[in-house]
Amino acid sequence: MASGLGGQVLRRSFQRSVGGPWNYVGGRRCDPTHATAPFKVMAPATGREEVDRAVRSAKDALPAWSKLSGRERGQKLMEACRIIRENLEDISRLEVQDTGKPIWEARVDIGSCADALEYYGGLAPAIVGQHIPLSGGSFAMVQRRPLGVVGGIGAWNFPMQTCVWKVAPALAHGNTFVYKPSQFTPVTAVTLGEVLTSAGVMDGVFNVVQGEGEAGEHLCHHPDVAKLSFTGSVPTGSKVMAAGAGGIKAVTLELGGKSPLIVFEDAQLENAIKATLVANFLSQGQVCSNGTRVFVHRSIAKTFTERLVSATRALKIGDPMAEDTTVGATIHEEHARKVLGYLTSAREEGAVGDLEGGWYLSPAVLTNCHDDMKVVREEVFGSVAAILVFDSEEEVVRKANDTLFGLAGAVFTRDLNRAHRVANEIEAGTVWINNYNLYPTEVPFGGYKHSGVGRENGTTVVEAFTQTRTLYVEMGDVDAGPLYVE
Ligand SMILES: NC(=O)C1=CN([C@@H]2O[C@H](COP(=O)(O)OP(=O)(O)OC[C@H]3O[C@@H](n4cnc5c(N)ncnc54)[C@H](O)[C@@H]3O)[C@@H](O)[C@H]2O)C=CC1
Repeated sequence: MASGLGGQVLRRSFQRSVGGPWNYVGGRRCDPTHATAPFKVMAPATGREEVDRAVRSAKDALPAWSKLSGRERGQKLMEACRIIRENLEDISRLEVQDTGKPIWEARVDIGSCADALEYYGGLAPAIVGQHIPLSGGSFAMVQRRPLGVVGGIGAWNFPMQTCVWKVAPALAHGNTFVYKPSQFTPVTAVTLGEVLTSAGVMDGVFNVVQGEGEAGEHLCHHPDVAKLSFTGSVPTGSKVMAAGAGGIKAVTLELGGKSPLIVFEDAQLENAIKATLVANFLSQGQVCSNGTRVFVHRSIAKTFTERLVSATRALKIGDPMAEDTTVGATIHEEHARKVLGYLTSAREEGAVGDLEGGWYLSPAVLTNCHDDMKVVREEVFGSVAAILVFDSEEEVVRKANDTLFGLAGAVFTRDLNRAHRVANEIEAGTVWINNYNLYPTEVPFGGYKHSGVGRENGTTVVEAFTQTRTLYVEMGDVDAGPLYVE
């Protein structure tokens, strides 16, 4: 019987619309019920009514979805993975239109969405409970149950990846979902809806509501939403957490960073240079885990900087759809101005370096930096690498940790002992040794300190999207002690 479900899944074909509408509720694209003023990009602003409709849809779908076996849910997620791989080029192009990132990067991002669906599809049947033997033959069964309707809110830099990293594990564990993408990147979450529907995921299990902060706020405060999973800035994350506290909801936060990348004098220099490019200039520098504080040992600082600047000059900035473009466009004008503002303040504070060109900002390498500069302390979220020179291991560890953030970090050295010693001292959720910005689905990702609460990816997420229910089974008689006298 169950294998018939797989056949049904495979007979469906992937239906993707080009263009709106941009909400996705009950298994189809739909217009808002209450159109208000259009917001900045392209989708209609939606508010309380849209959130209510989507949450209702997710709530209605919950009993049937959560009653499927893990294997049945997993089959559908695997099918969604197959559809994404088959349509990788088309979906990647949508992501480029939405974000301005170069096509080669979008292909990597969308490939990682398929990986996450495959991983959690495979994991779903393995999520099982416990049997605990107790005194006198009694026993307890600990079931792992879904939380209910999950509310997800995303940022604009990795629109589909951010969404899938939340949705794949949530659905695998029997939850249903309402997702609000960033207002700047409304497109590919809806495409994911179409992928999931084509893969046989029941109508209403995954819904998308467009809108700005107000829509996100309604979602966070909705009484039928059991869990909030947020990716974005620290100030908004704090509001989401407060909303979760008000409604006694579980909360996962993936927030910003100002991560250290440490290059010791014995590092393999070419790898350190390549990693510094990856750690600073992917997605126009708009990556939460970027290693924007590049600490370089004084003895190699001059050579390292010359080679980094030369590699940076070789980057090709331009049309994100062009195959030979390595750096695309900043997300929007206001953000480009913000990044330029950091450059101005850095120069005023003594840094040397530049960046130019409208929304197409050329990556910048700043030298002569010190720890108190605004550009060194705050998250720029643009292609700006600050080189900081250090002399000793003790000094660099202290400076690396001198930040409220704790998302990531890296150590470049050939000395195995030093690599582990320093990595163990870095206060961050991920520390790479001799590489940067790798996020395999199997590995937990998330931040220390102000960079977040909880983790995404890996098996740790099982805890984040389930709750336990204990069934105690009494095999003997009730012992009421002195309360009951025969
Ligand atoms: N740790 C991680 O995994 C990642 C973190 N980020 C962080 O995201 C930030 C950039 O993204 P932005 O979109 O500018 O962040 P943001 O915080 O301005 O917005 C994020 C999302 O929250 C929504 N929102 C705004 N106000 C809200 C409210 N009161 N209640 C609920 N939702 C609300 C927005 O509409 C958007 O969808 C950076 O700080 C970056 O480091 C980005 C990607 C990954």
